[in-house]
Amino acid sequence: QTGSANTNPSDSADDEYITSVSIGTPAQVLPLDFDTGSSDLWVFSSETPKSSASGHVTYSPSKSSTAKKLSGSTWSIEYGDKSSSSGDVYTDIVTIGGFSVKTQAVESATKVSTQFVQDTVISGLVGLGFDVGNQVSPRPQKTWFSNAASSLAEPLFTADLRHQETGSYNFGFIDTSLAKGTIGYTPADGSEGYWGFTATGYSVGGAKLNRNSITGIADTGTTLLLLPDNIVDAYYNNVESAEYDDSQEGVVFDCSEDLPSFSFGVGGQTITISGDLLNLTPIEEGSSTCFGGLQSSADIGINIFGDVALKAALVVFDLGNERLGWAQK
Ligand SMILES: CSC[C@H](NC(=O)[C@H](Cc1ccccc1)OC(=O)N1CCC(N)CC1)C(=O)N[C@@H](CC1CCCCC1)[C@@H](O)COc1ccncc1
Repeated sequence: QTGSANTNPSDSADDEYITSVSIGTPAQVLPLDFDTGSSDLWVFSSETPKSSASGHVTYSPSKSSTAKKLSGSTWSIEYGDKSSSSGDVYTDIVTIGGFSVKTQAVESATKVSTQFVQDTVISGLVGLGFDVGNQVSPRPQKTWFSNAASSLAEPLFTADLRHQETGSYNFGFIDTSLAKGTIGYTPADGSEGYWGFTATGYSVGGAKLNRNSITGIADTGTTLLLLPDNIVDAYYNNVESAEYDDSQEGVVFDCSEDLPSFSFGVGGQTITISGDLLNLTPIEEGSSTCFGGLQSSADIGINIFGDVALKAALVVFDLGNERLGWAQK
């Protein structure tokens, strides 16, 4: 068995990717953000304060004949951008891309932080990280993918995120036609709940890859490519107008700049992110100053290969073999 779901950028900056998910009987369809950087499936619901839920699609367990309260269970989560949410837990049927998990923990939000209230394009997250990262207590719950894995043709999923285009999350199979290059595999470390891996080097423009281990995570829920300062500096030294903008908390430059590409080595392959994928978006509507897709990971403490990097590749999240596959797109 397999599943295949389309995913779309939330806005002109490809800030988030939105995928439709069916929950309950009859199906309640919610737009959710698939996040390989966390391990909880949580939704805006009938239990979310009305003022917070306004503008969001919500899940009502009381309207689902297959919903069951997981009594005594609660959850609370904080993300890298300091956004947070918490609540209680139901189980229900969750269908993604035509594949159904009968008894999936659906975490219902009774509290959401301001960022979520304002981010009306999504009604919650589907965590696709490792189960060890789940935040339900007293008994942690499995992710949708973990529950699905044993019934899928292969215990893996792929992410094909695209710039201003519809992409896909495929479950249980690899559509190699989505990639130009060969898929290179490298071990995945799930001990922290993330899809951790080590890139073997990087280069700016068409230069030859150097040998410089970069350990980080493959994270569909993070917009940017966040790497150490020395690499960020090496890149922006090639961009005449680049400067650090305190208010934007990042490197900005003239939108008219012709940005160099950025490449990294992984699994014996070289993934090259084109310059235009690194020129994210004007800092404000109509501004001629643009915000960089590559920024520093210094104050996060972890390197994150987020959507800016993932857009250049077909990425295979292979749970069965505890490995990550990367192919140039
Ligand atoms: C340093 S992880 C920062 C990252 N959040 C981002 O990437 C947000 C995403 C966003 C949110 C709302 C609108 C637009 C974009 O976007 C930005 O922060 N930016 C994009 C726009 C840009 N102008 C400023 C920077 C993050 O917490 N991800 C988590 C999932 C995320 C949570 C918020 C909702 C969307 C999904 C997750 O995978 C990683 O969790 C952790 C990473 C490291 N330790 C702990 C947790």
